[in-house]
Amino acid sequence: MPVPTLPPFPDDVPTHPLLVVDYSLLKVGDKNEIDRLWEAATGLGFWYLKNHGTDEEVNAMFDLGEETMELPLEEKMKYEQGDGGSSFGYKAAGANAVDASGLTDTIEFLNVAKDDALAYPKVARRSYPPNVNAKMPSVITPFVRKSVDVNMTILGIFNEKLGLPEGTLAKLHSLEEHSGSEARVIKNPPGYPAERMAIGAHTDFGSLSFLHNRLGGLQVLPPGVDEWQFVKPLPGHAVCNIGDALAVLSGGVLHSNIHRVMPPPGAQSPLTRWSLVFFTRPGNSVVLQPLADQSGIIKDKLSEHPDPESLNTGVTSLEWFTRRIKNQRMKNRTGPETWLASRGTEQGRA
Ligand SMILES: O=C(O)CCC(=O)C(=O)O
Ligand SMILES: [Fe+2]
Repeated sequence: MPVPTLPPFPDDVPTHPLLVVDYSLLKVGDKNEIDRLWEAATGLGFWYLKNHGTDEEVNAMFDLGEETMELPLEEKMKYEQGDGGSSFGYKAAGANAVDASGLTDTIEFLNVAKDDALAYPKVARRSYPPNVNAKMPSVITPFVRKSVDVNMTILGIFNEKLGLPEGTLAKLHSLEEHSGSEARVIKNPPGYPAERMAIGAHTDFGSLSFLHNRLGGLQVLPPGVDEWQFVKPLPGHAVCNIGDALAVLSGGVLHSNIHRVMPPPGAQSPLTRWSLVFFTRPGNSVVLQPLADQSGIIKDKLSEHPDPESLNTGVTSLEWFTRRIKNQRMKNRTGPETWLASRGTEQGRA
């Protein structure tokens, strides 16, 4: 489907520039490009990725997202993620809190487990609406495979830069083990005030996020900065970022930065905002703690950490996600303490 021309992203709002990393150069081992990726990943933890080769798969996923969100709410609710802390399935608008006061989110989304996408036609984790199942082999699985390739390539580079034994991060993100890895398509309808959060401030739960959006709305709060800044969408560029799991495993060498989603700014505000993410997360059994005994770089970083014990989470990847997801749910909310119980590595900044 041809992409219609969108109203421009405004030039009078605070924005944060990201480094642009060329995936085609990473693939051939270009040293400068690898260094640029490393600079971004150990700095803000966000970067643009160009030449990732997934445009077709991304467009097909957006079409499937539209088709799915047009289903009656009653039908979508049959596939709801539930209140137990599982991520897979549908989430209705307003089901999550966006802050400690219990203000609700404005987005609906569908999460498809990478385990289901790769096992299809077998059901690995749960079932999805019939139109989603029908497009699993032609749309979802190809998107998941390409996204996995991109993220595993990046993890391989981090493995080397962190001085870890070969294949360490690949093993912790093995496709063989069930994990929280998933594809998410998100719809944020227009009509809310510009200051109403669509998604509350958070760090991503997993290791790497591969994000595609067309309209503005994503904002970051960089370290040492007090003002939220937009990440301007660039055509053909994905936005990649580090999540908590990788920040913890790397002893803080890699940075998981807080971000949130607001309504699209300026002339883009009357439009529905769609975004699409593939989240790579460690295998369910992986214990989230720094890999200090396998890397001098991680060990050295930990020795500078003001509170290294805080990175020994004492929980598995599955337990980390379950806690974070469950405590965002409005149905589980008892008060501000529930929001606090949903927090990751934000360190009180959100
Ligand atoms: O929609 C976006 O641009 C970002 C979404 C996001 O941060 C998330 O789903 O974790
Ligand atoms: Fe996020």
